[in-house]
Amino acid sequence: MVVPSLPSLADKAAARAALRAERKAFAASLAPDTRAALEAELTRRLEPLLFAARVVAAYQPMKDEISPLAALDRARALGRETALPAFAARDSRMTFRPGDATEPGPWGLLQPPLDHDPLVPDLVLVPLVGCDSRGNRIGMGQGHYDRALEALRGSARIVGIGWDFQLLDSTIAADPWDQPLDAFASPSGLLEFAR
Ligand SMILES: Nc1nc2c(c(=O)[nH]1)N(C=O)[C@@H](CNc1ccc(C(=O)N[C@@H](CCC(=O)O)C(=O)O)cc1)CN2
Ligand SMILES: Nc1ncnc2c1ncn2[C@@H]1O[C@H](COP(=O)(O)OP(=O)(O)OP(=O)(O)O)[C@@H](O)[C@H]1O
Repeated sequence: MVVPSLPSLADKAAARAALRAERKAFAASLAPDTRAALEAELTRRLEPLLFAARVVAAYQPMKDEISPLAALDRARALGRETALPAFAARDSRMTFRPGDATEPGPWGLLQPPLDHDPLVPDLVLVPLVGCDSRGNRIGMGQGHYDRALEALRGSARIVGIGWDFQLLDSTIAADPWDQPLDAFASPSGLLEFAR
C-alpha cells in the first residue's frame, strides 16, 4: 500500500540521531518495574512466533533498547534453541551463536563464546532505532543486520522489536542494501507488513 501523504525521512543520519535521543529519554523515564512489565508484554505479543520457530536469534540489549531477553527465556522454556550476535572483530561478519553472553565483544556488548558454532535462525528479533509501516528500518548504521539478513531472507521471519514510538508515521527512504522487516513487535502489538 502506498501512503503518499506521509513525510519522508530523507536524512537517515539525522533521523537516527533524533530517534536515539528520544529512545534515551523514554528509557530514562521508565521505572524498573514498568520497564519489566513492558518487556513481559512484548514477550506475550511474540508468543505465536516463538512457538512456530525452531531457532530464535535476538540480541544483547543496549541500555535504552527494549530487552528481548525475557522472550528468549520463553523460547527456551518452549524447547527452542536461542542465539545472540557474536563478532570476531568490528569489521567481521556478524554470526548468531548459542549460549549466554559472557564474553566482551568488539562493539561494547557481551556475546556468546566464539567457539560455540553459529546457528541458522528461523526467527530473528532485530534491534532498531526506528522503522516505518512498510518495514523499512533504521539501525545503528553499520549494516550488520542488512548483511546478515540478506542470507536469511526466505528462510527466516525477520521481526523488528522496539518501544511503541519506534514505529514511525513518516516513511524511511530505503537504500538498495536495506533488508525490510516482515513485522514489528512492541508491547502494544505485533504488526505484520504487507509485501
Ligand atoms: N543490542 C544490540 N546489539 C547489536 C546491534 C544493535 O543495534 N543492538 N547491532 C546492530 O547492528 C550490532 C552491533 N552494532 C553496533 C553498532 C554501533 C554501535 C555503537 O555505535 N555503539 C556506541 C559506541 C560504542 C563504541 O564505539 O564502542 C554508541 O551507542 O554510540 C553499537 C553496536 C549487533 N548487535
Ligand atoms: N549487503 C551489504 N553489502 C555491503 N555493504 C552493506 C550491505 N548492507 C549494508 N552495507 C553497508 O552498511 C552501511 C550502513 O548501512 P545502514 O545505514 O543501512 O545501516 P543500518 O541498517 O542502520 O545498521 P545495522 O543493520 O547495523 O543496524 C552502508 O554504508 C552500506 O554500504
